[in-house]
Amino acid sequence: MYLVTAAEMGQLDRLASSEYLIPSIVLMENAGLRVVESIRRHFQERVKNRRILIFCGKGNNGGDGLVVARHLLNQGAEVKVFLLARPEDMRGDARTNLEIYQKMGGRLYPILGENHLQRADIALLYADLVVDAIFGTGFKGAALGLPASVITMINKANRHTVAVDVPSGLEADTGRIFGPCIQATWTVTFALPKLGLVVEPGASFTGRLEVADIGIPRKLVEDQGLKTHLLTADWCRANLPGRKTDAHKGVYGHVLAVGGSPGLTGAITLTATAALRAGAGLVTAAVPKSLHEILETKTTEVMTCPLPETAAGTLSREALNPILERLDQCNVLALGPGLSREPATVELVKELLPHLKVPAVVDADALNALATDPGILAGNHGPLVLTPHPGEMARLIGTTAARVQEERLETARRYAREWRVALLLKGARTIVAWPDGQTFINPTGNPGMATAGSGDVLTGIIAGLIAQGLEPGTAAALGAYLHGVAGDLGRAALGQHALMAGDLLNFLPAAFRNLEVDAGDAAGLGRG
Ligand SMILES: NC(=O)C1=CN([C@@H]2O[C@H](COP(=O)(O)OP(=O)(O)OC[C@H]3O[C@@H](n4cnc5c(N)ncnc54)[C@H](O)[C@@H]3O)[C@@H](O)[C@H]2O)[C@@H](O)CC1
Ligand SMILES: [K+]
Repeated sequence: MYLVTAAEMGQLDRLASSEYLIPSIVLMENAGLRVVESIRRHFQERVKNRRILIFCGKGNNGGDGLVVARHLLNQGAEVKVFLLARPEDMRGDARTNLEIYQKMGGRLYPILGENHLQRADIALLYADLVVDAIFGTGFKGAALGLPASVITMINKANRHTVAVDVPSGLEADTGRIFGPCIQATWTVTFALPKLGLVVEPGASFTGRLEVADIGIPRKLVEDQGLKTHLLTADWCRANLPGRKTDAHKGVYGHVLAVGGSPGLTGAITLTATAALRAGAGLVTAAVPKSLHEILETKTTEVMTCPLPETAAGTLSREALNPILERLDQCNVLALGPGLSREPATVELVKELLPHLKVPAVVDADALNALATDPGILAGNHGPLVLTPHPGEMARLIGTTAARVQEERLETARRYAREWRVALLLKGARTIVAWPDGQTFINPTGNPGMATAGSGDVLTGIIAGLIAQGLEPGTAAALGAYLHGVAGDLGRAALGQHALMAGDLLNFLPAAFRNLEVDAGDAAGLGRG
């Protein structure tokens, strides 16, 4: 599903009117009606006599609020509109909708000074629902003064609150919040979700997100060349690698997982096992030779391979040729989990990356090795997925993790384009950017997954998906989604405190199961 900025949405609204001749007041009417329908669902269709307070700003978001007010009034709700503007300052469609509401005898209370707040504050005590139509996509910066007081007062009242299009106080483009912001129970956003609603911190203020069709022509949307997407179950289902009835393990690829060092054998074990769970036909874990025996006892289905090591027991430069030879029988490399930052091992990574003929997932200490000489990617290289967390991303581009977090989308997008890689930036709402500029935001996952080894599992899932023939960028996006679903199922069963990376492996089957079209059923088995 496409995600849009405020400017992109504004453009769609304008073109719907200018090119497709849909009057803007019709779009506003549709928007208001969709919110009314959502409110009716909230009250199990019984809105009569419900006390509903509608806070309207002076822009078009306020206009939507006035459409909501009119219809709810017609349906017998006890409606009060609090207007954060003088009626004569309203313009265009919002002004028209204000006048209609006034002609219908609707109750209207302008809030023009702090002395007008008390009436609203008392009404809030008895409200069944608050409708937030103060600011929409036209909002920038921080709410100050009277709007700030109103937003704070509404949040303090702690009533069920539906935000119209965007919670007021939130920047639709970035999800950033610089002042008070409505804490919505749910948000009804119009046409397409705005970026700021799905990335943090905005997502936490948005509550449950409903996307409402207001009649923007689908062709108009398709013609815009939008490049940012929200990952959905439908997209993931469509991209899940297929499995044939007559398949054998050779069909589903062979992952070589390279990593491990003393004290870090768990990382590579998690990666290798996750690759199998993700459906790879064969997985070989290649580790420093003194760890080989330990790995043999830790794993069952995973094959193992001992490699030359340094005095510190990490992979040495002599491992280069054995790795390349092994890769002749494999179709993807997972590189980095538990690798260590031993200088000779760093050199190994730097020599290996330009020599690869198969796709690779580059993670953890392999990313740190890359950060010592980012120019390695300047020449020709095979398809790569890089999976940094914000700290690793910062090292790759020579900045701080805080700066990366401030501009997550742009950072990921720029790096992917510049170095021609699929870049997966971890963190709440993982971002996957493709070299062609297409960018995906993952809505699954939870803070319980911030635990040792969680990233190693993700690397394995992505490698396992590439092994089955997916494009690296597609595998990264699908992998992020599945990893998050496994985490969400794990949290539901175990709670987010106790969740460990090993648990993710156990919930991956259910995560995949959610996406699978039942093969038996599709073949018509068991049907009369
Ligand atoms: N054709 C359209 O354009 C449609 C627009 N719709 C609604 O219109 C909204 C966008 O309307 P507008 O562009 O009029 O803008 P908004 O209604 O979002 O409000 C912006 C108003 O707040 C002011 N403002 C911005 N930042 C502020 C700040 N930090 N502190 C105080 N005031 C600030 C602006 O000057 C402007 O007056 C959408 O979110 C949606 O709800 C819908 O009715 C659908 C159709
Ligand atoms: K709003």
